[in-house]
Amino acid sequence: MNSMQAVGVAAPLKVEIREKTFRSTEGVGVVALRDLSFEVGSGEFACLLGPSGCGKTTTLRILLGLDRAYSGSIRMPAGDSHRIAAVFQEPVLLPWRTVEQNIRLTLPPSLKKVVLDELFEALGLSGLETLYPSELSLGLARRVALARAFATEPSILFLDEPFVSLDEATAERLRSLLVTIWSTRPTTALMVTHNLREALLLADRIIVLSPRPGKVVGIFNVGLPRPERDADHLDRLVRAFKQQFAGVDGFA
Ligand SMILES: Nc1ncnc2c1ncn2[C@@H]1O[C@H](COP(=O)(O)OP(=O)(O)OP(=O)(O)O)[C@@H](O)[C@H]1O
Repeated sequence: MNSMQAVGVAAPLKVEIREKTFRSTEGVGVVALRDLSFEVGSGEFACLLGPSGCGKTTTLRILLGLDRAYSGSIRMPAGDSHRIAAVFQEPVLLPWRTVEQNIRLTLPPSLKKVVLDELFEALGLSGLETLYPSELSLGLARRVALARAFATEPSILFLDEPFVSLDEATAERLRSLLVTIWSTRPTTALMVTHNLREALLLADRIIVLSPRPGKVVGIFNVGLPRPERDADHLDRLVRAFKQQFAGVDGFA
């Protein structure tokens, strides 16, 4: 039994998953999540951090309504738009549409005529609007996927490791573009990652999960304005994080 409902503008995203079990064809059960419960405040950027296989993607799939076979309840923040946007590891662009067409296709009727110049500019996509996905590097395709998500002005944005498989310099550039774009268009955001420095750079709060079955083992409040999160401060935050989670499986 599960339920999903939208609530008022300032309400947080509220997740209470009692259990999510996968069953093999032979009927063997794998409990992916048990008693997973957390909130993401309105306008907050939170990261779900946990070891490989702890159920991060499963949680996002449940939140996106792609998996309804769980017990528990989810309350979505309604926001102004009631819209949910997602950015996945794979940018998932239509190959026969240009960059701009890929972005415009997902816009709701009220935004169909919106001028996207500022968004393109902020994400370094100006001049690339007429290119096709096959002409883009993976890093550029990821920028298009980010642009598409922000263009819809969502009330909540889910991101599933959007910077994996990029070289570190490109990933750094994209993280900083995400900070810039999110700062000008703040929206409630939940990002899945297993990269601690990435979480410390981007998030207001890090929700730390145990190994499978995933449940919350603690919350880390980053508590430092994003512009101050340079390499030295990040080193300090990493130490503080490791101190808080010393002894927790997967975070030694
Ligand atoms: N369709 C499925 N059938 C059976 N087991 C599954 C299925 N999908 C996921 N699992 C199992 O559920 C657990 C959680 O998987 P999930 O992909 O959510 O983890 P994750 O934290 O996102 O991992 P990673 O960081 O490696 O991407 C894993 O043990 C995985 O093997």
